[in-house]
Amino acid sequence: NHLRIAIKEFLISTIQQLSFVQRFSDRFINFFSPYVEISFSQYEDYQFNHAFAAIETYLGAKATDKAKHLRASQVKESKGLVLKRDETKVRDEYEGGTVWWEMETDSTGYRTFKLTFHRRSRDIVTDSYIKYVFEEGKSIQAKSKQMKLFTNNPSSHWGTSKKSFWRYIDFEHPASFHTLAMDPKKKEEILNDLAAFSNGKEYYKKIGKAWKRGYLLHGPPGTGKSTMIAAMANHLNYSIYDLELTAIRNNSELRKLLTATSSKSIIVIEDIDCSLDLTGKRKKEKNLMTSREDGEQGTEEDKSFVTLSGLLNFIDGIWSACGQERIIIFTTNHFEKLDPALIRRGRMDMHIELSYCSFEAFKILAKNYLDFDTHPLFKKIESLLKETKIAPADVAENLMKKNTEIDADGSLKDLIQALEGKKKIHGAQVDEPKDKYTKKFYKAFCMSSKA
Ligand SMILES: Nc1ncnc2c1ncn2[C@@H]1O[C@H](COP(=O)(O)OP(=O)(O)OP(=O)(O)O)[C@@H](O)[C@H]1O
Ligand SMILES: [Mg+2]
Repeated sequence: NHLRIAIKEFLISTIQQLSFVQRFSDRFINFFSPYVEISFSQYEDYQFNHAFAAIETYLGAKATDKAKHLRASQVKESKGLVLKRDETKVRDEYEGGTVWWEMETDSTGYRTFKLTFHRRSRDIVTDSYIKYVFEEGKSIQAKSKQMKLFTNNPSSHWGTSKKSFWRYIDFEHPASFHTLAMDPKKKEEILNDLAAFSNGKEYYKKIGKAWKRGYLLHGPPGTGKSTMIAAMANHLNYSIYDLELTAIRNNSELRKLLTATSSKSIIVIEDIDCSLDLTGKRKKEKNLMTSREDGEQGTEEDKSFVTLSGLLNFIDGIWSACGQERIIIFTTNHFEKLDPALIRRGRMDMHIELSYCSFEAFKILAKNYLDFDTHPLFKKIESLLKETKIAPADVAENLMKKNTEIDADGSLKDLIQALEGKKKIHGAQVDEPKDKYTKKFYKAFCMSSKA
């Protein structure tokens, strides 16, 4: 027995020594290895790492003519085929030095780029090569114009199986200012405002203000608020962050989400009146829903929610620290119910009212849907529109073709009938606001059919 124990101990100590030698030699080799390695992972503290995306674009686009393995894809159906190099190891040269990029995928599917280079190139790589790669990647991204639509994950999911703050799909929406039905003068004003903002880098620097702009879109359902946001994103080529306030629990989570947005983006909070009540606290029933989403009982602390002042403080202050070029848009169906603090000028730079369909707006819709500049029935429609409140969405529905053939006369007659019906029943009828969850469902449906 003693012998057996002695042998066992001897074996264990030998194994320990061997592994020590192994570890030591690894360190020894690493210490003397002339190569340096830097990793860039896809997610960093649950935030999408924009550096990763820039590197991916840069490497994907680099010298496809020399690569032997190519991957073909068509990101947008409207665009041509894109060829990318499909190699996990890429060699690159910069100012006489050579570097190697390698992509690794871990068991959960998350990827990391490893950059290896010789010690003597260290200064060149860290001082200028990496910056060069980021900038190249970003400029290629800007040219390829792939916009994204981000939605926040519920905060209770953050960190579980590497879920990040935001998930995204490619944003492809046909809306444009050209097809948006509204008063042409107002449209012009908005376009000028956007142009002044997006070219205003020097100006904002000069006056010492954060480079951001806030718009409050208000009006009844179906008047084009969401459509206008899509049109703005298309016009400026910005990505959209659709912030769902009911999925977050407090101001610090809000801050995390907002600081994780990238520049050149539009941050949207839809139906601000549904997310925050007049005192700035979240509506009770909504709060119960969120705190129980993860099966837990909401604690008292959870009930501190997102407050109006948290939201406004962020817009006012912290913003300046986290970067550049952001637009924030609030939408509401009930302008009159909003807290005056929220809508004070300076907080929201511009209030845009989208209202019921005017004749001017109708003409734009008629042009879009029927390709008509004028028609004998326009006179009658003009007078009916003056007496009836109808949302552009309802007008559009009547003008949409019902068969494969466009039947312009039939569509216009349908519209007249709808207008007369509204007039007869309610005089000037006002649509009931749609329920928020129906809206969200509709949105999710549109997104999934597009994705
Ligand atoms: N001003 C408009 N110009 C062109 N199309 C419009 C306009 N307003 C509404 N539409 C059409 O109606 C549909 C619904 O409009 P949209 O979702 O933009 O309304 P909304 O103002 O955001 O409504 P809600 O308050 O319910 O969110 C759009 O898909 C679009 O086709
Ligand atoms: Mg909307």
